[in-house]
Amino acid sequence: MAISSLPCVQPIIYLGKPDVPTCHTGLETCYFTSIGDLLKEQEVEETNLALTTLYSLESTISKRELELAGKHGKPSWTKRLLLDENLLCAKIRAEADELCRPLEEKEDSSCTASEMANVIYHAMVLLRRKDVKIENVLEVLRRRFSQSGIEEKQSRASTES
Ligand SMILES: N=c1c2ncn([C@@H]3O[C@H](COP(=O)(O)OP(=O)(O)OP(=O)(O)O)[C@@H](O)[C@H]3O)c2ncn1[C@@H]1O[C@H](COP(=O)(O)O)[C@@H](O)[C@H]1O
Repeated sequence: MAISSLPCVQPIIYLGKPDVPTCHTGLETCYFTSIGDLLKEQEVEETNLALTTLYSLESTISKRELELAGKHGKPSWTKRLLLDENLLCAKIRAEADELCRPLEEKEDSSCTASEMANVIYHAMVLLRRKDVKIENVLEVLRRRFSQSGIEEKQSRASTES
């Protein structure tokens, strides 16, 4: 059974165990942390890592755009994409297709993470070209948390007719 699906008894991990009862709570010690708290901390760390990754990539892409103004810079794929919107759109479509292919052709998923990384990176270059921040995208996703896609589509259909 996964730890998160255990009933409400919270396991305790002792950070240090005293020789005698010491605590005002009546417990042996209150110097502990619950597994629940540890799992929450891990989730927060993973969220922070995901956001840092996206913001860091966004910052690199912006830096490459600034470098375009300079005459001699290092060769850069990002700069090529920023300068050529046909190439950029073609790459986004091609990468999305490559992401779908293993599913359609029942291949293994060993490349799926890397294909998704290609889609995200190329789409983020498009965001830069359109002057849209990744935070705007995340905000849209957060707003959608409270509504099912089916409900949203139905509400659009009724306002469109
Ligand atoms: N995340 C990426 C990233 N993902 C993919 N790519 C490049 O995108 C290009 C196209 O990827 P493909 O896998 O489709 O390569 P391909 O050879 O065209 O593949 P096929 O057409 O043969 O399938 C390749 O040159 C990849 O290296 C990326 N290029 C850059 N970044 C990030 O952008 C930063 C700056 O990169 P530069 O602008 O190149 O300095 C890097 O440090 C990375 O953080």
